[in-house]
Amino acid sequence: MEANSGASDRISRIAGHLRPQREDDVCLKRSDCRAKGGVSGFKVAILGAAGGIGQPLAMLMKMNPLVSLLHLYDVVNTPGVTSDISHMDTGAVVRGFLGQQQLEDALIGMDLVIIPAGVPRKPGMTRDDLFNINAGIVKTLCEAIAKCCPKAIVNVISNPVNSTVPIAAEVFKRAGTYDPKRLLGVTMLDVVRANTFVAEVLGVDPRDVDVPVVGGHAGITILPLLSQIKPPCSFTPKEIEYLTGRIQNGGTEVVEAKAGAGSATLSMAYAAVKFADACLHALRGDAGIIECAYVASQVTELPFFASKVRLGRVGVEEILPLGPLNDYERESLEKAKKELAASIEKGISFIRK
Ligand SMILES: NC(=O)C1=CN([C@@H]2O[C@H](COP(=O)(O)OP(=O)(O)OC[C@H]3O[C@@H](n4cnc5c(N)ncnc54)[C@H](O)[C@@H]3O)[C@@H](O)[C@H]2O)C=CC1
Ligand SMILES: O=C([O-])CC(=O)C(=O)O
Repeated sequence: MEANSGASDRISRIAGHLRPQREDDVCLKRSDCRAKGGVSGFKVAILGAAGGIGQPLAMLMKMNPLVSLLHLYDVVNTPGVTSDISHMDTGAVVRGFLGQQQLEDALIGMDLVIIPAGVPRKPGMTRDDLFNINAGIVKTLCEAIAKCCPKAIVNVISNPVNSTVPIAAEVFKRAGTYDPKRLLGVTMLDVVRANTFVAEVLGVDPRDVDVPVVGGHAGITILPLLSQIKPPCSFTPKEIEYLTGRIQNGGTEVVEAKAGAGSATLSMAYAAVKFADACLHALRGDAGIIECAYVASQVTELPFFASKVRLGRVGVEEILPLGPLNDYERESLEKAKKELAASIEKGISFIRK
């Protein structure tokens, strides 16, 4: 009898916590709930979690055994996404945060912050056409990161990545919290596409292919180093032209196929999780984790550049040299650097103006 009334008390207490008083109360009430989950691990926030990338990214991060607490932040729809994802019987506890007034709560204590917030392209647009809207969004989010979790690793997905990463760096510099090791632009989708398209041409499993992609994340700044592919293999000039073009235009291929309904979301969520998982394994202390990312760099004369980096407990531990390039790659690199320099400058002057 006593045991039964105890059980019914517990149930009514949990039901009370879960029942929203008002629509925007749901997330805060849940944080008071007695059940915290039993898994130790990393605390991860996704900013822009209700979007096309954010939702599948949130689902995949909820499945990641290294994550103990998953914070989902957006300016719309987080209660629904949070409720839905929180029913998955995986270890991570999920909490939702809605609107600017809950941004700081979403960020306090986070180890890793992933940013897919912002508008996507429509056919006919370049990534740079997103600058006017997304620059301000990334600025606001990074100001809150500097205040609430200055030691977090930050993965920037919002486009144009070539400019949004320099924007984030400038915001952190202003706040006095900048650590270049902890700020990484996500270019993993370029690597994922390169592996897939190369594997198609070679007739092999894409999981057995590793193509380094360097430079940046827009058009000709995306530079696949096909001469350094693993396992080593050579291509005809025609194959190189086809593969380079397809990798550089992979994003546009999806934008056009979606015909106004946005850009890559599912493959991007996959790529973002692959990259975030590498960051978490490195944070845990696993050795030998090397991925391509767009970071503060001295590999070229540009202040930011994507190349292979070794990840560790503090983020980027080493930036690997570009390695030997062939004539075609050297020429492409010079063209990429010109465009990249302008995009970096545009990001920096957005904050310094
Ligand atoms: N780095 C990469 O390889 C890739 C980057 N992207 C970029 O990712 C971004 C997001 O793309 P999608 O998810 O498809 O767009 P989406 O429009 O479906 O989702 C964006 C989400 O951001 C939210 N948002 C807007 N302002 C916000 C703010 N101030 N704070 C928090 N959240 C905010 C929106 O409410 C929305 O839920 C775009 O800029 C896109 O170009 C997309 C694919 C690949
Ligand atoms: O193309 C876009 O606008 C989205 C993106 O960055 C990609 O798919 O690589």
